[in-house]
Amino acid sequence: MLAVGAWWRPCAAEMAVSFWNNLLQITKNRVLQQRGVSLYNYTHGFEEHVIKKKLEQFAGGSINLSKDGNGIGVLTVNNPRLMNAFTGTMMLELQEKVTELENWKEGKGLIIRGAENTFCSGSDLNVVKALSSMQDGVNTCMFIRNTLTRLMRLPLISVALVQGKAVGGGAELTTACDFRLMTPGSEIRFVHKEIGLVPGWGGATRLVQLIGSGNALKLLSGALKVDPERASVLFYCTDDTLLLFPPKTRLKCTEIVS
Ligand SMILES: CC[C@@H](C(=O)O)C(=O)SCCNC(=O)CCNC(=O)[C@H](O)C(C)(C)COP(=O)(O)OP(=O)(O)OC[C@H]1O[C@@H](n2cnc3c(N)ncnc32)[C@H](O)[C@@H]1OP(=O)(O)O
Repeated sequence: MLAVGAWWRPCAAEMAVSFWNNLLQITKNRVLQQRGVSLYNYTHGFEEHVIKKKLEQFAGGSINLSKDGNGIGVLTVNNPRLMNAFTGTMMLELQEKVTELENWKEGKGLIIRGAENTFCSGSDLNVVKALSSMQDGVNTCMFIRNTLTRLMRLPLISVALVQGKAVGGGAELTTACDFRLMTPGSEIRFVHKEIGLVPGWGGATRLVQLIGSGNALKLLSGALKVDPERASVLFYCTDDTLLLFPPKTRLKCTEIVS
């Protein structure tokens, strides 16, 4: 019996290894296929071509992407006059840059930052006011959520480098990254309730996944300021220049993405 058992065992082990390898490959293919697929499409009432035409009318700022030979990309939200608020054309440019990153075969890591030492103050409120119809609001949020979902699915390790303020949609943008790195004095704040809005960029869902529903509800319902100290307690972020892993492992930002 033992002999048979022994003979049978290696065969079973080989079959198990082959099964898991196949499953892994299928999953990997599915993830790769998923990468470019968006959350929302016409079946959800999403009119991408309509909202893109409207967003084009709100120009200003830019989304800059630099890629180095080590596979590290730096994406800069650049509209410092308005605390790096997203104009309509910046939302379109973000989608273009995510498509570029999806096709960057040498990419390993991505650092997302704001120009002039502040992160991002969300949507340009002038755009929010102008696109105030329900359909325009829904279309704009679906557009951004599609882009941020694709950003999250990039096969890159992403770090939100938070200097200064990340508020509103800017706070939501940090939740679409694998890690958040905050410099001393910086803050992340979901200010939406103060202007009668709900997080439109998908940040509430991601926040619950990051820090749990209780903590997420506190931050959202209280529009609480998250500084590096509070963030590291919430396991949502790290302090100044280091990413804190479970005890004993400490790496610098560039090390983590390279
Ligand atoms: C669904 C929409 C939602 C989302 O996308 O989920 C949003 O994001 S809506 C936008 C939410 N964001 C805000 O409400 C932030 C508004 N801004 C601020 O609270 C403050 O500017 C700040 C980010 C805390 C910085 O304050 P401070 O350092 O004092 O700078 P100022 O307030 O003087 O700002 C300088 C300049 O920039 C303009 N500004 C800043 N943020 C925006 C913005 N989001 N939209 C448009 N303009 C913005 C601000 O008005 C100042 O302009 P001037 O007065 O002309 O100098």
